Amino acid sequence: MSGAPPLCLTVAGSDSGGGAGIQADLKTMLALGVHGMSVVTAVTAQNSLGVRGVWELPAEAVTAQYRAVVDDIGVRAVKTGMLSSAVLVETVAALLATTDAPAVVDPVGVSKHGDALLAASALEAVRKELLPRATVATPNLDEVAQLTGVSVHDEDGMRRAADAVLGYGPQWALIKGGHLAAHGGEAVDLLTDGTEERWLRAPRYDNRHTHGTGCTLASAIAAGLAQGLTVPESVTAAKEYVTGAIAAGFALGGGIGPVDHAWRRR
Ligand SMILES: Nc1ncnc2c1ncn2[C@@H]1O[C@H](COP(=O)(O)OP(=O)(O)OP(=O)(O)O)[C@@H](O)[C@H]1O
Ligand SMILES: Cc1ncc(CO)c(N)n1
Repeated sequence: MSGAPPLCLTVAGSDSGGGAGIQADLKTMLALGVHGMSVVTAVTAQNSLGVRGVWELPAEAVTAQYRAVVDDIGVRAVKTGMLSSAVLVETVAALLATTDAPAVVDPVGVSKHGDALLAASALEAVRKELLPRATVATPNLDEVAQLTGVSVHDEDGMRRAADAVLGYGPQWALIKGGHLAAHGGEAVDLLTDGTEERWLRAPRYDNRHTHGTGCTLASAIAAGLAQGLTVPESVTAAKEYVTGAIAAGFALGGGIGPVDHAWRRR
């Protein structure tokens, strides 16, 4: 009998299409060698064409799942994704406060198709209650604009965005430049804790099948933290993993296909 792998928990929404959300998180965790566990916050009826419906779970169901996992099994790192409403943001922030494990907060706002995954009324709770609990916050440029009002067009803008996000209290901000208009053929992200600044640069793939990039990156960071890596080490390894997954993203259905979580095994 061998020992258990490092324990990693995702608190996020279900994507029936299997490319993003809880499904992306658990696949990423498996691929990276940690034991993935899940707290479902909402169920989405979703495919390559968009989100057809969202059913949020009651706060008690979220709390019960979280407590069931943490009180018995334990966790080494937590990732949060789609939280849907102010009530669930507040519930999850309060739960994180009871857990002594690093938290990767992906402040999911909208899907790749522009479908809302977070109520506008929840933004203030994300700023005031969730971001202060984050070891690493991983907003994309749209989420940065929504949360801080900073609109980013270049690398200098990414610096201003990171400062604004850090102002809400996470230890580290990872500003994802995936949405930055073609940037010398690179996909550039900025990681900073306000003292050190690390630019992560990878080739930009001209592949439309990018469903799940953000979820995959955040879960991969959490997997690294669960394995005892530092934040910069986890983010560097996660960037390499998501870049490979995007390069291997495949067509599925009639719209945007998923990244390939199993790319290293093919
Ligand atoms: N075409 C691409 N080629 C390579 N890397 C990319 C590409 N698009 C995004 N990335 C990288 O993927 C990671 C996720 O960034 P992105 O901005 O796409 O997240 P996101 O918008 O939160 O994703 P999602 O739409 O799944 O929520 C970042 O490291 C980003 O630089
Ligand atoms: C459930 C879920 N979480 C996150 C995303 C982010 O793209 C998505 N599309 N669906």
